[in-house]
Amino acid sequence: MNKKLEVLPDITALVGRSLDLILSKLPTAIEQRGRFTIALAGGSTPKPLYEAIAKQKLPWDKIHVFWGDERYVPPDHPDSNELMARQAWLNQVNIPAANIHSVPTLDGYPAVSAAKYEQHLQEFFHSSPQEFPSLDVILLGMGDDAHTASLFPHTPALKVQDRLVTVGNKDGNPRITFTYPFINAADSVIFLVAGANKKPALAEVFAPVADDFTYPSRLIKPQGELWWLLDSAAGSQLPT
Ligand SMILES: O=C1O[C@H](COP(=O)(O)O)[C@@H](O)[C@H](O)[C@H]1O
Repeated sequence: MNKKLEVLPDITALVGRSLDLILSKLPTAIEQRGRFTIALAGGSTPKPLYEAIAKQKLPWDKIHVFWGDERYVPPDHPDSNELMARQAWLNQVNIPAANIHSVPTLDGYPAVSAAKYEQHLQEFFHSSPQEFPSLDVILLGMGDDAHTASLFPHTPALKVQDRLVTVGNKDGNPRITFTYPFINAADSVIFLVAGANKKPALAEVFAPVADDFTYPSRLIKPQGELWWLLDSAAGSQLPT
């Protein structure tokens, strides 16, 4: 793992840096594999990044978009991570519908939806059931409880190591989430974290010793690059 921490002055600088990083990874992925695969985060922090990506001139037909986690609500629900990304980015550009890989949320059974998304990912990557394919980039946020994707502290999803996708649990509400071993198979994982309320959790996530099941973001140790991009409100106390 190649871990890098950058503390940017503010959210505008954080968005600019994350945009540059993502754009820098596109040409090689497209040259080598004919496509660029990215999984999106939900929450509030990445929205201005998605708006910035929408303003770029990119080979949209070669870009495939997934979600690292999704709330178990219909895609037009105000809480939907997909709705936010569509409004901020995907509806503004000429990306083929087939390149938008939505998380199923209408099956009535979260475990069924998680299994369907897993199967979709395996078919897309031509991977076998025990294999963890690599996305080019996985974007992650972090909550003030140190959760990432929908891997919440002390929940069963944190123990799942033999699947790509599982069911997360946010205060009793199901969510669909990538598992941490699947996230760790990515070529690049980019955390975007902003706001002073994230400081205590970040201190534990960066501590030499702490409990991974209390601070789930500690489980993210990708085989490729790990980028922590923080604004100064979140990261000013961390050594860079
Ligand atoms: O619940 C969620 O929150 C985290 C962090 O969100 P933020 O609003 O603090 O940026 C996010 O990464 C995750 O995808 C989302 O479902």
